[in-house]
Amino acid sequence: MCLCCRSMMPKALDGQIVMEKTPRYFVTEETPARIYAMSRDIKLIVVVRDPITRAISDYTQIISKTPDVPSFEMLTFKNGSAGQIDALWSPLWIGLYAKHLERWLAYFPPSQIHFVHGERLVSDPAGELGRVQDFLGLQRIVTDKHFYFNKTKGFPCLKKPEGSSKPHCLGKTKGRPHPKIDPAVIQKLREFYQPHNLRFYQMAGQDFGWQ
Ligand SMILES: Nc1ncnc2c1ncn2[C@@H]1O[C@H](COP(=O)(O)OS(=O)(=O)O)[C@@H](OP(=O)(O)O)[C@H]1O
Repeated sequence: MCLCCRSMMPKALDGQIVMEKTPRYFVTEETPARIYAMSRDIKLIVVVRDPITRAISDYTQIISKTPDVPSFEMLTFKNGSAGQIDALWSPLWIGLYAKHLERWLAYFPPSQIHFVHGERLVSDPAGELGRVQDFLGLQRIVTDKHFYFNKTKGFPCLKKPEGSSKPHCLGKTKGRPHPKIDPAVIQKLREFYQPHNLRFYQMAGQDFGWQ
């Protein structure tokens, strides 16, 4: 979706809200200015999860397309060994949420940005969606009764999506098993992200609990 082209958005009736979603928006340098030029009172929703799980999730996606890439452990470090963390490796760089949020806060007040807690979205989808509906000024229509926990998938699914009588889970590429990562590397990443996470909690006014 081209942000410069508001005309590409679907038309809305009174009382309807148009939404658009692209994961790269949050981390793309020029996006805040472009969105601001399109609408300065837009409401922004960002789903965030522990940056380490997020990076492993990203890596899972990479290996599903290019199985020959080096290991997560190799790519985490600049020279491929346990030295300096390669913060410019995209899966790690995207998780520097405070850095990205800083650019958004130069354009939008915190009241216009809502963070969805990625881990809670899985453990309590109705609670998280309740907060999203409040943020959007909507009645709380989506509640607990819309979800069930699908044991096979290991994730919540919709009991009855709109216009269908059958339950619906997200597709096969959402909620894939992650490769096992060396705990020592995870620990290095914990230390690496800790100050960034704390800064992010301060900026977002919310402790996400990724210790
Ligand atoms: N209900 C439900 N079902 C399946 N998956 C769920 C759900 N809620 C959250 N998640 C988590 O969403 C992760 C995939 O989202 P993406 O990051 O790929 O989304 S996006 O398309 O890039 O916006 C996906 O990451 P992976 O586990 O790495 O596949 C899930 O952990």
